[in-house]
Amino acid sequence: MSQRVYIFDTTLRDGEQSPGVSLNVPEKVQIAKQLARLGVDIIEAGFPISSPGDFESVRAIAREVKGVTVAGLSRANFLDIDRAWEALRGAEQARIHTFIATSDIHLKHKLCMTREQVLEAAVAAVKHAKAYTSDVEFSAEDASRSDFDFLCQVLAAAIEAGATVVNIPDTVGYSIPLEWGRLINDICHKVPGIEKAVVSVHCHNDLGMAVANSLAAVLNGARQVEGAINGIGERAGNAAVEEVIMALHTRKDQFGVFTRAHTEEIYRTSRLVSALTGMKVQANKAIVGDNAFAHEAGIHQDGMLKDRTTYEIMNPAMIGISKSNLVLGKHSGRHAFRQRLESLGYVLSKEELNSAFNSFKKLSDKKMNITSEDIEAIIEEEMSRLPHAFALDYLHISSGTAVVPTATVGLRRDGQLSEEAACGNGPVDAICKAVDKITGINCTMISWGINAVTSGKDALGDVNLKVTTDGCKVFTGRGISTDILEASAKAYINAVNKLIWDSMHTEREVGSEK
Ligand SMILES: CC(=O)SCCNC(=O)CCNC(=O)[C@H](O)C(C)(C)COP(=O)(O)OP(=O)(O)OC[C@H]1O[C@@H](n2cnc3c(N)ncnc32)[C@H](O)[C@@H]1OP(=O)(O)O
Ligand SMILES: CC(C)C(=O)C(=O)O
Repeated sequence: MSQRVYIFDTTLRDGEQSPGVSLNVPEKVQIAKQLARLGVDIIEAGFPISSPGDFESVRAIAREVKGVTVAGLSRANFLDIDRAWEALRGAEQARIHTFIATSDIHLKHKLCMTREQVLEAAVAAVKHAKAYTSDVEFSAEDASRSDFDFLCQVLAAAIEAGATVVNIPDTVGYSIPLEWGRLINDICHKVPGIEKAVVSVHCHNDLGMAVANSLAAVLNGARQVEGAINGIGERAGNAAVEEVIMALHTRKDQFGVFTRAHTEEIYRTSRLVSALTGMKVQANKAIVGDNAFAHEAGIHQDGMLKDRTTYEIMNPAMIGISKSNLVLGKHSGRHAFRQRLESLGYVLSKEELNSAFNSFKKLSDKKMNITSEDIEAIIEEEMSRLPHAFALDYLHISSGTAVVPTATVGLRRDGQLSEEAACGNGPVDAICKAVDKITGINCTMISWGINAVTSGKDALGDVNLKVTTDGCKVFTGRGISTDILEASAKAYINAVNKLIWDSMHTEREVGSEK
């Protein structure tokens, strides 16, 4: 038996049957092109007789999308099949997919047909389709609730009539994996002529088992799996194509089969389908959900930082997701917190880390998502508590059109007040020079900018600046005040405190290496 599993994507047909979803022709073509990039084998582009729009979509995809089989659905009647072929004829490889239900429930209540009539219609439909293309798929709708012997009889007759793929749908998502696997196994062994056709499954998700059933089918001989991206489709949807692909790929030790899918295109495809259908992907959805590669628990984050494989069975890059995401929140621990600090340029001692971590935990009880800005605010608060930090006590400025700008500054450090005065090119320059005299550190200001935090006459000025002493290490400072000179002084002192703090830590690190 071949080890290749064909992926039949029905996002544009069964997927579009999701209540509330309607895709236009360009949108369908866009998705089909992306599905081709993903490397699915068959794109079911639509149900051509169902509407002029669906007909046009199938026709456009058949003409424009290459390197993939394009399928169109038809009921088991000639009109549907003729219309399907009309839409499909421009395709590089075209498949007519014809179906009729085989369960007594459907025969009695929906089709109002006898078993003999269904058998006859199935054979006639396959033969009619076969006159157009060698690639004909026959589906026995509601197979899971059909009488087994009758199901086998119809499948055998369809193969005899020329069907190259026989699809076994669990139309209403009724089956469970063990039972479904057995059914597929029985079909593979008992249907006369089955070796001439590819056995396919099409599972719905009413009991949340569409993917599990599809995989059980593969273990039992199915070599085509039908599904939709993000698992969209009728009611609770279809088997999620991305989950099937990744399960077969990740557990090839168990399945021993392969697909030709380019897994790195999965995420992009999922996003596109979600955006164009308007169907959001739930955060905890396997493979493509926002949380599929996100970790918030401290123990997990610690494991991830030590080795990704502790808590990830797939590499996100394999799915087209750039990297795993360590989310800082109330369940996070010190390892992840320290890593975020380091990525922001802060190296803390054990005591400082503990103190900052406590502040972080308090904040995370109140705030769901802790951003890098929150972390910086925590660290700045920590630094302001440092014994050697400078704090502005007072500021006096003399400035105008006819005077040399002069600043007198008072800074407190460990409770001690130091005062200095200096002249400068402007009032901000004078403030910086006065501060430098007190700290004994000569900084060069690289940039200075101001934003209004609020509007009106009493707007708060938010000054952001950058300083350096050696041209290599740059320290940012921020100060807020209604007086922009006071905001500038606070920002400058903030940057200088960071510089001092950094040099203390560098010394300590060098010391600890000795
Ligand atoms: C399990 C699945 O997902 S199957 C695909 C389901 N998808 C869709 O139905 C979406 C597109 N459908 C449509 O646009 C419309 O239903 C159409 C255009 C196909 C048909 O519309 P209408 O002609 O108005 O018929 P309507 O949908 O109301 O009823 C379906 C008819 O098809 C018959 N029918 C259903 N399945 C089949 C079949 N596989 N083969 C032959 N006839 C069938 C029904 O018995 C019914 O026949 P009746 O009119 O003699 O009672
Ligand atoms: C047409 C068939 C394959 C179908 O969609 C189903 O049975 O769910």
